[in-house]
This record gives sequence, C-alpha cells and structure tokens, in this order.
Amino acid sequence: MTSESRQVDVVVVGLGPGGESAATQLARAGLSVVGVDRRLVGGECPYYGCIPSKMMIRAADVLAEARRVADLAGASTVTPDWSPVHARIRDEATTDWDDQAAVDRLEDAGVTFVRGAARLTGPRTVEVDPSTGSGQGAVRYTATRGVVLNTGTDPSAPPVDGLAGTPFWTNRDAVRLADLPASLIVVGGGAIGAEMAQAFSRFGVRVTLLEVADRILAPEEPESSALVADVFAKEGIQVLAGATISSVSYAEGRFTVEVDGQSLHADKLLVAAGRRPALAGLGLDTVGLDPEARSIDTDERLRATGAEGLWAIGDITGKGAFTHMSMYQAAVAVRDILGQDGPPATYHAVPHVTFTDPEVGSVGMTEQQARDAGLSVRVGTTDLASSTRGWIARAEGLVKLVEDADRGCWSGPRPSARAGGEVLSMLVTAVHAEIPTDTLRSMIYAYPTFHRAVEDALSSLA
Ligand SMILES: Cc1cc2nc3c(=O)[nH]c(=O)nc-3n(C[C@H](O)[C@H](O)[C@H](O)COP(=O)(O)OP(=O)(O)OC[C@H]3O[C@@H](n4cnc5c(N)ncnc54)[C@H](O)[C@@H]3O)c2cc1C
Ligand SMILES: NC(=O)c1ccc[n+]([C@@H]2O[C@H](COP(=O)([O-])OP(=O)(O)OC[C@H]3O[C@@H](n4cnc5c(N)ncnc54)[C@H](O)[C@@H]3O)[C@@H](O)[C@H]2O)c1
Repeated sequence: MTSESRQVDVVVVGLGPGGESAATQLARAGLSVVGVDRRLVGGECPYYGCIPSKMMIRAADVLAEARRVADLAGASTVTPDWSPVHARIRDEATTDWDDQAAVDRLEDAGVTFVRGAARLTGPRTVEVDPSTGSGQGAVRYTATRGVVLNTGTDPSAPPVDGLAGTPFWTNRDAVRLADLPASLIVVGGGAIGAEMAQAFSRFGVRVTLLEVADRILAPEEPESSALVADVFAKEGIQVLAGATISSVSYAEGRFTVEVDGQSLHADKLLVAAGRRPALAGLGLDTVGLDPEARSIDTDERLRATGAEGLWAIGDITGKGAFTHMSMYQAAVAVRDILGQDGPPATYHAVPHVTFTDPEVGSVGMTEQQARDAGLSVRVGTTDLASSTRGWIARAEGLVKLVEDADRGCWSGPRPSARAGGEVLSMLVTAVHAEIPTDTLRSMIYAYPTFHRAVEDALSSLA
C-alpha cells in the first residue's frame, strides 16, 4: 500500500507509562500529538509488570501473614487458592489484557492513537506500519516539534544450550496463569525472579531459584541479599547462587536444567534473566544514532544526545528501569517540549523497591559504589529485630546507612524490612535534598515505628 504523509507537532513512539503520560500532557497543552504503540497502551507495567506482579505478591503476603497466626495469635489453617489472584489480574488489573479504557483516555485528552510499529526515517520523521488487519497503509509523520521515544524493553533469554527450543515462560506468561504448576525453576535472581519465586512458593509451588552471580539481588547491599536468601531458605525456596546453567531441555511435560553437574527437574521454567531494550529496527541510524546501542544517551532535558528534535524516556535511557523513572522523565521532557521552565533531570536520589518480603528499598549509592567513587564513607547498620517495632512484630530486617563523611550527608541509605518501601520515603527525601546527617540526628522519630530503626542506624555510623 502507498504511504501517506501527515504533519503534526509531536509523535510519541511507544506508550509505556512515560509515553502515555507525555502524549496526554502534550495534547492537553494544545499540541497535535500522535501516539503509537504496537502492543498495549500503558506498556509493560499495567499488563505484565508492576501491577499484576504486585497483586500476586499482595495475595502471597496475606498467606504468609495468616501463617504467622500460630506464632502470635492462636491457630490458623491456610489453604492457598490461585483463582482469586488470576481473576483479579484478568478482570480488575488488565480487563483481560484489553487496553480500550487506556486508548479512550488518551483519545479523550486529544491524542490521535495509532496501533502499529513505528520507526524513525530521519530527523523528526516517523513511519508507522499499522497493525495487521487495520486495512490501512503505512503513514509517514513529520513532527514539527519532535519525536519522543518510549519503546521500553522486552524479556530476553540467556544464550543457554537448548533453552530457545523449550516452552519456557517469561513474566508475560507468568502473570496470565490460571493454574499453578507443582514445581517451577526460576532462572535469574534479580527483581522479577526474586519477587515471583517467593509469591509462587507461598502458594505452594516447589521453587528453585538459579542465579549466575554469587548472590541473589546482586546490585543490592550484600546484607540485603543475605537477608532475603535466608528468608527464602526458611520458606523452602531452593536458592542456588553462583549457578552456571549448561543446558535446558523439555520432554514429556518436564523441564530438565543442567546446573554445575546436577540435573534439576520441574514442570515449568520461568526465565527472568534480564531485558532487551526495544531499539532494534527503530531506525536510530537515520537520525545519526548507533543502531546497535543498548540505551539512548540523553541530556538533563531528556534530549537524545546527537539527534535533533528527539527525546528519549523510560527504560531505554538506562537510568533505571522503573515506572517512576519513566514518568519522571516524561514530565521533564514535556516541560522542555513546551518551552517551560522547571528543574532538569537529576539521578542522585533514584529510589527503587524490590517487593520481596522483607522488602528491599534502595536509594543512591551502595557502600561499594560510594567507596569505588572515592568517597570517604561511614556506614551505620541496625538489625530491625532489635528495634522495638521489629521485636514486637517479630520482623526480620535491617537498615543500612551509607554516609559521605566529607559532606556530612547520606549517599545511600537502604532499609530491607517489612514495609521497607515505606521506610524508604524519608531516606529518599534525605538523599534528594542532601539533608545533613546532624539535622537527621536532631529529628524526633515516632515510637515504636519501623522507621525509628533509622535513628538506631544513625547512632552506629562509623
Ligand atoms: C514483572 C515486572 C515487574 C515490575 N515491577 C516494577 C515495580 O514494582 N516498580 C517499578 O517501578 N517498575 C517495575 N517494573 C518495570 C516497569 O514495568 C518498567 O520500568 C515500566 O514499564 C517503564 O517502561 P517504559 O516506560 O520504558 O516502557 P514499557 O512499559 O516497556 O512500554 C514500551 C511500549 O513501547 C511499545 N513499543 C516498543 N517498540 C515500539 C515500536 N517500534 N513502535 C510502536 N510501539 C513500540 C511497546 O509495545 C510498549 O507498549 C517491572 C517490570 C516487570 C517486567
Ligand atoms: N520492584 C521493582 O521495581 C521491579 C520488579 C521487577 C522488575 N523491575 C525492573 O525490571 C528490570 C528487569 O528485571 P529482571 O529481574 O529480569 O532483570 P535483572 O537484570 O534485574 O536481573 C536478572 C538476573 O538474572 C541473572 N542472570 C542472567 N543470566 C543468567 C543465567 N544464565 N543463569 C542464571 N541467572 C542469570 C542476572 O545475574 C541477574 O541477577 C529490573 O532491572 C528492574 O529495573 C523492577
């Protein structure tokens, strides 16, 4: 079919959380905006990522809490049932993986939505191949103000012998499950692998977690990795760190994974071993960028370095693959496109929470990163169980503070605790605003809260 040409102000390619937000804000500001997505409006987070996985985790946490009754409040009988979780994800979270409500919201804001695959064909030009079945030909858009890229990531699988030929799952399969398997091997002990391993295990699935690095949650503090690994072991999850998988095979409904000389067997295999940025075939070469790049370099306004009229936001910027990062960058890019003043993007206080139980919260640098950066480091750690709230709740956890001693400010505090993600909030404020340690010492911490453990960690700074 012949390609038609149209002129608009902005084209947003990829409607993950940031792209959806940017397109909406720009259209509401009066610009003519085309938003393109080849899959679902909203991206990974609402349909395959944050939301469904946190619904699984919430349900698994309720089971774990019910099992704690025996320790604190009498007797309980817990009979896990996955069907409410599946129903909630299908009906409440994703409307059976249908994005019509999101498309309607976008169009109500004034965005022209096109479902299809987009690629750059030169500065400020984008060609869109509408989805099969739409009956439309390719359309070439000239974006007078520019193009915003928010193409995100896809699950990737490691180059393990035999793996590609097996029916392994990724997160996109795991969140759609109607029935649970009896046994599951999870490849990858990062955020996805650890969160899902614990959630499935709490529902009675026999889980083995394989991590090639020497510890699970390897980018976190070693103390946090050890804490979570210890809890996993107590809950019956087999964790093999430093594991080298030599091959994977599938026969008669069973997976076999060869790991360091032993054969592991399970009904299902979940690969959560990292993600691939969706940059291939995007036409980056047509705007002077490296088509093989794994991320797009951006300046403090999210303009792509070396390309005119191009902004990049979200996972593809390599600044942290989190929904809050995508939304934050969208706000900065929108201000720039609209010529509005506002703070530039800064990354010294990027928070994230891994929603294992205990939750692992994190902001700024780890102790090792601070030392590698040549900072003069003081560290304070407290065991949550020895704090009043931790002792009352019988909660395991820790708070570790990393201080840049020369500046007298925190460079990287980390709570790993029940509600660690909530405790994190005050720590993010401290790192973001560079609040002096002395000021934080002079604060009053409510008794008996989990966050009061921060005060104990402060008193142990050395
Ligand atoms: C299981 C799981 C759990 C997670 N949990 C959390 C969490 O608890 N908290 C958190 O902050 N983050 C979490 N994340 C990460 C979070 O989902 C992402 O960081 C978030 O979705 C932001 O991604 P993005 O905006 O870069 O784009 P994405 O959400 O990846 O969306 C990109 C969109 O671009 C579209 N696209 C790609 N290429 C093209 C093209 N050529 N043409 C047209 N459209 C295209 C895709 O179809 C997609 O819809 C989780 C991720 C996973 C997988
Ligand atoms: N709570 C959250 O904020 C949250 C939750 C899930 C995902 N996410 C985001 O999504 C991103 C992707 O998550 P992910 O868990 O897929 O990736 P990841 O990069 O965080 O972890 C992948 C893990 O797999 C391991 N691995 C790689 N190859 C392996 C192999 N052959 N055998 C065994 N282990 C192997 C890696 O060493 C790593 O520990 C995360 O980086 C995070 O930014 C965030």
